[in-house]
Amino acid sequence: MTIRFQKYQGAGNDFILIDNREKQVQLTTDQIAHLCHRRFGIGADGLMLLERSEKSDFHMVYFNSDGNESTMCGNGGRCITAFAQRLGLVNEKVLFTAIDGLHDAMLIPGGLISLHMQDVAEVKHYNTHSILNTGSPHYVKWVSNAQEVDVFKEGRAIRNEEAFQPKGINVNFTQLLNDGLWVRTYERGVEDETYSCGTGVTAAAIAASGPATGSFKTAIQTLGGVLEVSFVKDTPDTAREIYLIGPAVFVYEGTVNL
Ligand SMILES: N[C@@H](CCC[C@H](N)C(=O)O)C(=O)O
Repeated sequence: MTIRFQKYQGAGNDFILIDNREKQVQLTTDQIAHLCHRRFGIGADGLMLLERSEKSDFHMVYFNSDGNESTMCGNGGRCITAFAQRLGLVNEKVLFTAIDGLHDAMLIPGGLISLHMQDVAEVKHYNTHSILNTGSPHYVKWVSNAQEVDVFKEGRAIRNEEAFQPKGINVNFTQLLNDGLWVRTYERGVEDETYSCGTGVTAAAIAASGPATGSFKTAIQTLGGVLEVSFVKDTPDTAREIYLIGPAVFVYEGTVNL
C-alpha cells in the first residue's frame, strides 16, 4: 500500500498528516508506530488522519507515536488546521471535531494559528504540582530550573505512578519566569520528552495562575519555541475561552510504502 502524507511541526512537536476523507487508509497500531519511528520510518511524535465530519469542516483522529489513538493534541490541532488549509478545504477560519469535541481555529497575522481549546472543569492543586485535563491529562510539576531537569527519568517515573494507571499522564516541568513560563514535557504515548506539548503548556499556564480570577495571557518558552495561551477564569479552579496560539509549519510531503 502506498500512502501520501505531509509532515508538519508546531513548536517542534512533529506529525505525519494523512488525508483520509475517502476512508482508504486503515492503519494498524504497528504500522503507525513504524511510520513514526525515527530510524525505520518517517519519524514523528504522532500521526493524524483528517476525516470527513458531518458537523464541521473535518474530523481529527490523533495517534501517539506508539501507534495508539489518544486524547486531544493541541499542537496537532494547529497542524491539522494548516494541513486542511494547504489542501484547500478551508480558508482562514476553521471548525473541526476531535475526540474532545468541537474546536475552532484561525490563521492570525504573522502566520500563527490560534486554536480554541475545551473549557477546563477542575484544577487540583498540591504542594509540588497541579493536575488538570486540557483535552489530555496533565501533571504540572513546579521546578526552579526547567533546563536542569532530567525530563526522561523524572517524567517517566511520574507517568508510571500507580495513581495514574492504566491510562498514564503527561508530565510538564514548569518554571515560573518574570514574564511567563519555561515548560518541558514528558509525553505519554511518545514515552519521551517532546520539543513542546500544546495541551501541556495550556495546563501549565492555567495551573500557574493559581487562585486568581480574571483574564490571562501567558507566553511559554519550550525547547521548540514560544507558545502563547490566553484564558478567562470566573472561579479559581475553572477556565474558559482558552486559546493556544503558535506556529504550524509544513515541513515536506511524500509517499511511503507499507
Ligand atoms: N503533543 C500533544 C499531546 C498529545 C497527546 C498526549 N501524548 C497524550 O497521549 O495525552 C499536544 O500538543 O497537546
